[in-house]
Amino acid sequence: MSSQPDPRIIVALDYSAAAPALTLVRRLDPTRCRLKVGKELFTAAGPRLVEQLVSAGFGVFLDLKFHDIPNTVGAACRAAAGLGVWMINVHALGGRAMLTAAAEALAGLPNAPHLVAVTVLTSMRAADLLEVGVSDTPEEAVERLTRLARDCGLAGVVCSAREAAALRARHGPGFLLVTPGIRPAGDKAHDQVRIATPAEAVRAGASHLVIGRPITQAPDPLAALTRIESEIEGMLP
Ligand SMILES: O=C(O)c1cc(=O)[nH]c(=O)n1[C@@H]1O[C@H](COP(=O)(O)O)[C@@H](O)[C@H]1O
Repeated sequence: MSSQPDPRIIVALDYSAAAPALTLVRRLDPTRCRLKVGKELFTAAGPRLVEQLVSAGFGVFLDLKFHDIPNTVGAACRAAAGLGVWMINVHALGGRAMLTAAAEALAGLPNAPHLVAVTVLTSMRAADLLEVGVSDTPEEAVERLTRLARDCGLAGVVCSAREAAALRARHGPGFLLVTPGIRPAGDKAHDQVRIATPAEAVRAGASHLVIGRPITQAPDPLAALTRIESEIEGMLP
């Protein structure tokens, strides 16, 4: 296991069809990055594309953010595991019974994917939480949901890099902290709110960096990936 490369960068393939996603993937190397397939590409291209990426040797994060009744989420997690992916996610706000059902659905499966819980979306600020009835700050909500997810046996959480340092200190080295909302200095934030640079995220203890538009919408995606790699080179254990 330890001799396997563990790329920390996860490229979010947020494309509307398989063809443009595969055009980028053909230029990527599984030892360099993992790939994330989310709701848009999965809905457009389906499970066969996911299997194709897995067969090409990539670690695939299937980001479908399940959030439903426990029985439905458990079954969906099992179906996702059947695609051979490296990581899947559910919403921590689904609560204890749902998180436990997700973890139990994967327990004992050979090569089960890592199961992580989305805490507070990186596109949300305190005012957005308040509007949906959460009076905690994003930091407090992330911490509380992380404790719940960990208690239910999940391998880690999706959070912003801004919460990562506190979570790393509290939850120790093996816990997965997957951080989207990554923006190299000077890049557009788009719809992301709680953002950080690649170096800030690694310094804060993120285990994996999810990066989409700064790579996929760059004039030269490979050059953008290389710049990000150089920014964090030497910072990783
Ligand atoms: O679960 C995720 O991956 C996720 C959680 C979150 O809180 N924020 C977030 O941006 N994401 C995903 O991470 C990716 C970020 O993309 P960019 O903003 O283009 O870098 C998107 O595919 C989002 O769906």
